[in-house]
Amino acid sequence: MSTSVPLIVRLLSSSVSVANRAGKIVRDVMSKGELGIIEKGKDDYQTEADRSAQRCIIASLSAQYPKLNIIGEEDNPDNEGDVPSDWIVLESDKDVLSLECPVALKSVKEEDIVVWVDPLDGTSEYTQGFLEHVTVLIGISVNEKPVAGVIHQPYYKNLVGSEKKMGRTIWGLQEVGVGGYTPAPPPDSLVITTTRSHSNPVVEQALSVMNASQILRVGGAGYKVLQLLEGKASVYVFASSGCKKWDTCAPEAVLNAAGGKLTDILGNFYKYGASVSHPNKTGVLAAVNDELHSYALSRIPQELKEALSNK
Ligand SMILES: Nc1ncnc2c1ncn2[C@@H]1O[C@H](COP(=O)(O)O)[C@@H](O)[C@H]1OP(=O)(O)O
Ligand SMILES: [Mg+2]
Ligand SMILES: [Mg+2]
Ligand SMILES: [Mg+2]
Repeated sequence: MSTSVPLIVRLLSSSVSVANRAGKIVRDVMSKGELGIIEKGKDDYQTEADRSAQRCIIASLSAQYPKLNIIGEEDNPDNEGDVPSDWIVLESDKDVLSLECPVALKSVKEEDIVVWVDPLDGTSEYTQGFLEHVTVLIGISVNEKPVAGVIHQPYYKNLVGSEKKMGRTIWGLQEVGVGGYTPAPPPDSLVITTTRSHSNPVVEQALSVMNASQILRVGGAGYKVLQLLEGKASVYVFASSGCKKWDTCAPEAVLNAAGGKLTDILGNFYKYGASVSHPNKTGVLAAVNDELHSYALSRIPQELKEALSNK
């Protein structure tokens, strides 16, 4: 690997490769059938796939970039110890490696970067068999802003020639763009995507004021942003706490690179520095463009915004 390639581009290309490996781990745990489910809290689960995929990602990135600050969802995976050697991925995606680095990111150093890792987004859906909703998320932030990210979908069915290939990896880089999927414009009418496993009365109130023609209820922050990118939904609304920085960093970076916008329900951006608190207390509001984002924001009643910000 050439070291003349700027760090951000190298790190993004490494993240694409390691996300592919983590996705294979996610599939392998499911095929074996021993999910090893642990209940971390109410409606909050962890499986062997979450633990193993995180170990693979963190071991692989820290082996190559030792000064990175990497924050993963699963603290203290209970099976610490040596990471199997075939989980350490040192390759990097050649296409991403050849991207032109934006001028503003050319001199970024490892110490300036915080990487947010959600080894398996959509754990509830994974345990319930909604496998298409599952993603692996690696978000790269600089100066508290998400600048690059990877959304890997392990159960996406690809046809390469006549051969079926599992999984796809979508990446985004600030000012450069996105890759790994076929972009599509938003639907003609307002289609909202939201949670299927973490709803409550406030979440429902925020949906009811949107005047949507259709509401899609799916798992995972990564999958919902994929629905925006692929023109299956116009806006992602989640008026509740529950998502954390690792849920939104990669999706926000990819969405930004595609011209979209992700904020909280009040319209404020989240920050992704190393010392921020992890919960996204004031929810998620995302859209493929500014116009749809402004529309959705304008529909949220003031009392709902206040109720969320005072929690
Ligand atoms: N109440 C909650 N408890 C734990 N995780 C949550 C909660 N709400 C949201 N999340 C995380 O945010 C993601 C998006 O939320 P939702 O699927 O409900 O729209 C979930 O897949 C889950 O990520 P993860 O599966 O990585 O723990
Ligand atoms: Mg979780
Ligand atoms: Mg998640
Ligand atoms: Mg997770």
